[in-house]
Amino acid sequence: PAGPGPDVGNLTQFEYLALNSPLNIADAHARQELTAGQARIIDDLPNLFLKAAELPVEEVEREAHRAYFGLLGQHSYPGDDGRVLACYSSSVAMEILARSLAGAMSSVALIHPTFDNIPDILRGVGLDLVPVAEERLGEDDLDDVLGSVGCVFVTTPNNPTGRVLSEEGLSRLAGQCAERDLVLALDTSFRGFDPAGHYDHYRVLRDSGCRWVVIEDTGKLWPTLDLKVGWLVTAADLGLPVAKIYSDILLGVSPMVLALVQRFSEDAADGGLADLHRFVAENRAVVREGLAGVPGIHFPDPHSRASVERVHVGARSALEVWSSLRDHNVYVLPCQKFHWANPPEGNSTLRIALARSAAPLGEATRALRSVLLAR
Ligand SMILES: N=C(N)NC[C@@H](O)CC(=O)C(=O)O
Repeated sequence: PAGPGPDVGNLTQFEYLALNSPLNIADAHARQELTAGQARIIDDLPNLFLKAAELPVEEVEREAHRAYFGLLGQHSYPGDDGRVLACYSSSVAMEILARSLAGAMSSVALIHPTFDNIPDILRGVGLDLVPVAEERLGEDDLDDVLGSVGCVFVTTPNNPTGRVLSEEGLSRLAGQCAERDLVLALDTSFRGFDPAGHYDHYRVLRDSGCRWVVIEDTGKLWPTLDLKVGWLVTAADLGLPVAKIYSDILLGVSPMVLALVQRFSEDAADGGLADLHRFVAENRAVVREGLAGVPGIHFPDPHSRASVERVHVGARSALEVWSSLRDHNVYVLPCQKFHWANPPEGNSTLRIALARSAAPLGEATRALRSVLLAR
């Protein structure tokens, strides 16, 4: 095909096209094989189901978020007073947050670039968006931006760049939001992959005095066939109808899924997370070494620890590379639509998923190398 048809309107639609290929390195969902420890949990699912069925839901829920937030260093999260709402996915949490914001403000400052379902969900409830380059957040005074919005929304670690908002950066940004009574919202879906994101964000947010919301996502870490939880966590004084809108959308998620998240979190705390970090680092090396020496390409995010890797393809068109790869039944993600305020910025980059088993990732990387050398 000359290129993707008009029906590819967003990144997720590119990911739909990849879903049935064994060489799908497009979406950031975890599709690698289970580790031995994880396989033992899956073997134990019948008991997990029975335990989840007999315990009070609030107990299953508390055990799950204690294990997950504890694993990732978030010891000051508000686990004891009902401010941790479990959703079917982080995007459901995002939609609930967006509806809550739309009733209280008309515009949001949003990190740029980032995954396009975030601006799409925010625009979908009628909010106007002001892009803020990721490197400015936590660094600049942002006076040119903060005066015209009611909320600042940050994906950290960011997608697709892997950039992490540091503890000092978060503290500075939260202080700026507190001064102006702005809501600070964080999407921390990639947090699990980067120890730089394991400082206690909730202590920093609490101490800043700002109004805050955090969306946590268990979905990208482990190959659980998208059995996952998106947690929507809010400040005590947020002043938005998040709980009410949550109740419009759902009563709660399956205790079975919560019990699974608890067990995978415990396995991760018992060495599994360190193994996962090594696994992703090895896969990142496979991609970088596999493309070494190809003229004109480079890797824009040398410090990223996220389970994705951006490749800049030089003067080539990422969309044309995507189309050539599709002829090999290999699917990557062209980056234009991450640049939601200026898509041409992403014309020459594509994103590769690293949460894949070695064989398909190696085969897809070799196909990418041959396509790049032919252009
Ligand atoms: N609700 C949506 N659109 N889900 C897709 C999202 O999970 C994929 C993603 O975040 C990534 O590939 O980086």
